[in-house]
Amino acid sequence: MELVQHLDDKLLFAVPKKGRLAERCTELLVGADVQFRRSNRLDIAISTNLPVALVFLPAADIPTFVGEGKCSLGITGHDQVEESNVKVDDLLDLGFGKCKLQIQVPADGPYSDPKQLIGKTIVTSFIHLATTFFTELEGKQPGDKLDTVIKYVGGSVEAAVALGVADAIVDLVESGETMRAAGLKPIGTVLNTSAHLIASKSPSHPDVLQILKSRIEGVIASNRYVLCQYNAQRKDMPVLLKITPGRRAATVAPLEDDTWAAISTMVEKSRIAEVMDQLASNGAEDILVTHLANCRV
Ligand SMILES: Nc1ncnc2c1ncn2[C@@H]1O[C@H](COP(=O)(O)OP(=O)(O)OP(=O)(O)O)[C@@H](O)[C@H]1O
Ligand SMILES: O=P(O)(O)OC[C@H]1O[C@H](OP(=O)(O)OP(=O)(O)O)[C@H](O)[C@@H]1O
Repeated sequence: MELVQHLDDKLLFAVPKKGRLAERCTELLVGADVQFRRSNRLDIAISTNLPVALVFLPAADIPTFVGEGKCSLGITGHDQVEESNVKVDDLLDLGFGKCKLQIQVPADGPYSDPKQLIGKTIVTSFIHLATTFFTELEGKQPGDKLDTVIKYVGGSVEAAVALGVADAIVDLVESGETMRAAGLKPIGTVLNTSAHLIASKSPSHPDVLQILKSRIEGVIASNRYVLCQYNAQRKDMPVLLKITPGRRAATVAPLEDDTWAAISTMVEKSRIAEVMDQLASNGAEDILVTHLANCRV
């Protein structure tokens, strides 16, 4: 097939084809200037500016494709990587798709501790992680027969308790809305997860992989930091530079009035309001904050 022949000289990069991570992945690829056009119904898109082919796959299958070396790079949930139990290089935590894999029981039921579920029936899409969790809880060795029954369902896991199929479920929780709507509450956390960039242990194009990794790292860092600039009297600088030390060091430039200086520094976006308050109350003036489109740090 012509398409497959064209893939030999390209790095295959697996990204979620739908679901919670798909849109953020597309934004990340755009930010990293991986240009591509995805034809309707086709799950492979050839990049028009890099030797890369994007392969759109279910998030749950991506660790297997990367682990077996069929794709050199992939983006999926850390939960999927752990569930697949494959050997891949974990390159970057991408900081989105954050949620928890939790043990959930009826909110008005008798259970308040995961230990009370030993010997009961658990329904989940995460068979491996749930089995590992209950193996430890039962004080058994990997591979031992468990007293707890762990059953697989592929989706709508929350319904299992209401349908009388399960005493508890192990499923993902972000806002908790789905859990509460199903009349459930959490009594334990199996795993904290977010989207990760993963790589095959034997990637086909290591040079292209490095380019993509550092571009994606740049996009992630530019989402995490802002550039904060302000003017200050030199006498106030010792205190102000403690508030904004920068990632390596702040840039300090002289002004015409040599009792003043212009300071420029990177600050974590999540802290910027608090940092601005502190700067203003310690003598900084003309404080400007600029969002970063991209960076290499
Ligand atoms: N509520 C959530 N909040 C944040 N991240 C989530 C949430 N649910 C799932 N994820 C992350 O997204 C990954 C893919 O889950 P998702 O349910 O979107 O996949 P899917 O089953 O392929 O899609 P769909 O649900 O459309 O069939 C999960 O493994 C997890 O890492
Ligand atoms: O805590 P919340 O913010 O409510 O999110 C949790 C829900 O999100 C995921 O499902 P999703 O909606 O992606 O659909 P799914 O049932 O197909 O997995 C997950 O499986 C939960 O059901």
